[in-house]
Formats: sequence, structure tokens, C-alpha cells
Amino acid sequence: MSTSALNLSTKGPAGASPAEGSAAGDSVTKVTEAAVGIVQRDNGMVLLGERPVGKPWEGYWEFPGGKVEPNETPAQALKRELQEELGIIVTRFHSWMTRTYEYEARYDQSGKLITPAKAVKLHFFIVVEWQGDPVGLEDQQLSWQNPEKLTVGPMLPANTPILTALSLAPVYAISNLKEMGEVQFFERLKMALENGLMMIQVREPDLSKQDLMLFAEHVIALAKPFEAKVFVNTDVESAQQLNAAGVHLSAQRLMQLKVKPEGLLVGASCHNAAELAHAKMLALDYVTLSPVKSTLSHPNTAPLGWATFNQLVAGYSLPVFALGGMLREDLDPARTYGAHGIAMQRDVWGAL
Ligand SMILES: Nc1nc2c([nH]c(=O)n2[C@H]2C[C@H](O)[C@@H](COP(=O)(O)OP(=O)(O)OP(=O)(O)O)O2)c(=O)[nH]1
Ligand SMILES: [Mg+2]
Repeated sequence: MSTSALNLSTKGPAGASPAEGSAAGDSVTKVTEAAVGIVQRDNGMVLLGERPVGKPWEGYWEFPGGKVEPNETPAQALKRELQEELGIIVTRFHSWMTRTYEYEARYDQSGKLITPAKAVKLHFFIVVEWQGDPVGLEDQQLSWQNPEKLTVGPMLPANTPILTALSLAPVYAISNLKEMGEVQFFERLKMALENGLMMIQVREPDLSKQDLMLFAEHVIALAKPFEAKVFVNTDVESAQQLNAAGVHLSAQRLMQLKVKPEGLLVGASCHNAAELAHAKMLALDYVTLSPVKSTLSHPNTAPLGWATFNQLVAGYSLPVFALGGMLREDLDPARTYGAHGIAMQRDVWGAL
């Protein structure tokens, strides 16, 4: 996360500065673990609650959840908290991302402490099925919200990247001009957009720079009325020039990058723990992790398999798209192995 997004009203003595990924600040040693539930309807709307009067950060909006008690797993804490706070029984959920965040101490005008410095480790879950209608059992206001267009706020500052992650649809299509040809590709793209495709990557390593730019421009223009996001697999400057929603970096570009560029979303291809760690350090917006299965485009690379995929993404702080031999029906299994979603270059476009 870029610390500039965390402009809290912090005044007074120096507190621990907010730092993603590190809980060991000067003044904060204990890390509070919490389980947080993103209760999500099929149409993408998520449930937010306002922190009740009397709690730290009262009046701020958050996802329902609470502290993990001793001898409890985060998943058990999630079930308990959502029952206590909302009166619902969660019946199906996926473990999603884990983020560490340091809240700075906040002071009022007179220098009186409002909330002390605090480090939290948040275990986020996506809750897809539950019994009962959520009710604010702690007198908190509840609201179903579109994560891209919140009408309530302010949100707890630790959650800013969570909203960005939620704006990334779980099905990510990668262009395949080489096998499909232009006519079929654009026909299928239009069809897919009409059927709800919201994430597209333009990846055409065989095109000249000029042709890639023209092709990407065309894809961006078609996606625009649907508000679908187009990421271009190229250098940052070219993606900015195209006014694309984002840039997708190859692993090589990722490893050369020192600071996350601003003004557009940034994703990257990862294949191992070192690349994942670098993407995390840069606080990118998402990564793909591949190849999960063997794939036509990389026939000589050994697939990771779901077990290794799961190990690599457990506790990871960014949304991860599983990539490599993915079929549409792999979305559900992918989510149970900790993926945010799946990226596909072939199945997503239908039978060729
Ligand atoms: N529930 C929740 N907590 C969050 C979010 N983002 C975030 O930074 N936190 C922090 C705030 C708290 O320090 C911690 C969760 O604590 P909480 O105050 O909800 O704990 P709780 O429900 O167990 O309540 P209590 O013990 O204070 O009565 O995680 C979020 O979206 N939801
Ligand atoms: Mg709570």
C-alpha cells in the first residue's frame, strides 16, 4: 500500500508510521489478529457496517468481523463474529487475503489521545452463502454497497486496498489474437462483454509495438461502455499513454521495478515465492500465479499444481489470479485454494 493513501488526522507525538507487511513498529509490538468477512451477493454488492459509538474508530465503516480469540482459528472467529454482529450463519466462504497494517496513534486538537497506535493482522474471507438476513445486532448501521462506488464512509483506513481488490472481477480474460485472428477475437470479445466480462488483459508478444498499441486502443474502446477494465501487457509508459485501466508487468519487468507507478492499476506475472514477495513489497494491485496446470503456451514448464499454489498464496496480501490451463469451471476450486479468481487465454473465449 502506498502510505500517501493513509492521510490520517495524526498529530502530536510520533507514533509508529503505517507500514504494510511489517508489524514491528517502534511503539507497537503486539499484533491484534482479526477475522473479517466480506459478505458478498452474487451481483457483487458487499455488506458494510458502521463501527458503533464507544468502540475505537467509531463512525468509521468496516466489513463485519472481530478479534480472533485465543484457541480459535480465523475461520472459527469469522463464524462467531458474524453470528454475534449480524445474526447470520455463514455456510460457504473462502479464505481470501491477509493484510498487516499499523494504525498510527490519533490525537484531538488539544493533543488528547483518541486511539492508540495499533498493529492489526486482518484475515479476510469472502462469504458467498449464509443463512438468515443480516441485522445490526450491536446497534450498528448496515449497508449493502458497490465496492467501486461507496456511498457511505469514511472507511477504516486499512481497507483501502481491499476495495481496490474487490473492484477486480474474478474472471480475467487474456487476449489470444494469434490463435483466433482479428475477426473472431473481436466477435468473441463483444459477446463476452455483453455476457458480463469485466477484466481483460491485452497480451500479444508477437505484435510490433505499433500494432500492439492500435490493437489495445480498439479493445479499450470496446470495453469502455461496459466499464470493463483493460490491462495492457507492456511497459508502464505505454499503458499510461493508452489511458488503460492498468498495466500488466511480465515477471522480468516486475523484478526490475523499484516503486509502484501511480495513476493506474498495476498487476504482474509471478511464478514463484521470490516474485510474489517482490510484488507484495511494491504493494501491487494483483498478481497472476502460473502455471497451475500444464498449458499450451508454456509446454515445457512444470505446473505448480493446486497444492503448491495453495501453499504459495496462504497468508498472502494481494489478490491472486490462478493462471495456466484454467477452464471456467476451475473458478470455484481456485477460490477454495486461496485464489481471488482465474485468468484464462483460451476457455474464456469459448470453443475456437
Ligand atoms: N471488523 C473489522 N475490523 C477491521 C477492519 N479493518 C480493520 O482495520 N479492522 C481492525 C479494527 C480492529 O482493530 C480490529 C477488529 O476489531 P473489532 O473492533 O471489530 O473487534 P471485535 O468485534 O472483536 O470487538 P471488541 O472486542 O472491540 O468488542 O481490526 C474491517 O474491515 N472490519
Ligand atoms: Mg467487530
